Amino acid sequence: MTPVAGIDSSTQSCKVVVCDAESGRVLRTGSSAHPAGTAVDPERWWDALVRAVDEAGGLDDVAAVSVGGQQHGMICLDDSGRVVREALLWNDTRSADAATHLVSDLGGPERWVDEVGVVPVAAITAAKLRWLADHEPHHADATAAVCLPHDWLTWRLRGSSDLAALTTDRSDASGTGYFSARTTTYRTDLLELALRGRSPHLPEVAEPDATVGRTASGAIVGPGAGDNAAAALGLVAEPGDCVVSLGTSGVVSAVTNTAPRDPGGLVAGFADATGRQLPLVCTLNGAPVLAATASSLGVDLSTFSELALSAEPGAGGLVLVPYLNGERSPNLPAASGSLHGITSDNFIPANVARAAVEGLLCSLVTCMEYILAQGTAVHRVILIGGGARSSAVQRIAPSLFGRPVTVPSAAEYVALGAARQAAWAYSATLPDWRSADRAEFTAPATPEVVDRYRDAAELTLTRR
Ligand SMILES: Nc1ncnc2c1ncn2[C@@H]1O[C@H](COP(=O)(O)OP(=O)(O)O)[C@@H](O)[C@H]1O
Ligand SMILES: O=C(CO)[C@@H](O)[C@H](O)COP(=O)(O)O
Repeated sequence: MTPVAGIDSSTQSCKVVVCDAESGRVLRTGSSAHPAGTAVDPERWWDALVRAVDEAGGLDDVAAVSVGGQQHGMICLDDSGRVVREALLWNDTRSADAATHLVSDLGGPERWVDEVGVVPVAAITAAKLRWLADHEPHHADATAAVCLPHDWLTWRLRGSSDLAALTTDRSDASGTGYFSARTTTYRTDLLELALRGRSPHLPEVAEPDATVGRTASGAIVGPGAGDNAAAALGLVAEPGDCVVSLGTSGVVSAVTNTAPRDPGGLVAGFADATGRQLPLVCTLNGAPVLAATASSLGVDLSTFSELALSAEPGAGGLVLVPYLNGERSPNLPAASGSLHGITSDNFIPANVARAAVEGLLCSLVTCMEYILAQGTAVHRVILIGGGARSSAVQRIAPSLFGRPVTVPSAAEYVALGAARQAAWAYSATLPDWRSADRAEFTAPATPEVVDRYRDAAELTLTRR
């Protein structure tokens, strides 16, 4: 048996799995929390990685390791390899105006879709760089290289401090706004447009099964991937599968052979981690919507789930629009959430809990509809991420998606996908880690609940 490791450096924590390279059987795991906030010193991510790796029994015996990471985060390095400022995360919305200006500087959304398949919003790295150029020009001047969270952690795992040795992969590069998933090329002209003429060094884009270096103990280091592409790899997702992730973000994505084209900017034309495409719609409000509602009701997550399941579909008429942190899909960075349809009869904890679950899922149903509108076939919905552990989410989801929903056995699919990539780099063959260990949920469709949500979402306050 040959152990390989996968690391998921996500928004809230770092998770590590050590697996058997041949079967994918999980041998050991570890995790460690990340600091809260949308601007974080990457050293804290490294600290969490070290703690999580220790908890998972270390990497001394593994043959290979890869890192999956939260996408888009802007890490600026000076010419000696030091971090110039805290990283700005995907969910930091200070770059919202910068995104609007950047889109119009190239000639509008159509141009961005034609050039890179992505229309920058606050989340996209290029918009963060434009913000940096306009608000912290001294930091922009000091930036000799720009990379993403998984690039930086991969570089650190290899013990490197040489900017020329930075690597990334096609999936994460495609979330920057200066890389085309269609042509697999950087667009340094767009990087310069974002940074008002500055052109820092960019990581080399490694092949999906490449060895980009070695750890101190000699393990192969794979190229890594963006977290959503790593999850698709861990799930062995194929065309026809629609992956819905309830992490800090809500994400709907699908593996396809053709790139999407959405001038509306909601469906991002990202790449997967095997050479295909990964059209993706991402919200700013995922599983934390459930935790926030549970906390406002003064209950834990398990009681919250029971409460939600004790209410009727439609929550007695309550509709929760979950834009608690502003929203990215639709692009309303200054929006706030709302609770509609309150009467003196229906305003009870069970209905509020149900409305939160339904509102969160309906926002992702509308995201899936944008993917479907690209001509992408969806045969089954696969639910993953921390929020997929909620029994209320599992049981209510099929009625809103209007399809059976598969919930794979509780596993860290981003870390598993990274481990599968590591096994690929080690053995030169992508192992088939398909698992039958999953639960299927069905329920009668309730399209009227989704319709009512759509009406309520139209009434959102878009300014705080
Ligand atoms: N049983 C549950 N019910 C509802 N939410 C849950 C449950 N278990 C975990 N979560 C939520 O999942 C989130 C963490 O999920 P995770 O996929 O690890 O996020 P991320 O990848 O963004 O770090 C937290 O917001 C947590 O509250
Ligand atoms: O911004 C995106 C995708 O475009 C997010 O999916 C981030 O990649 C964060 O993921 P989680 O930590 O919520 O899983």
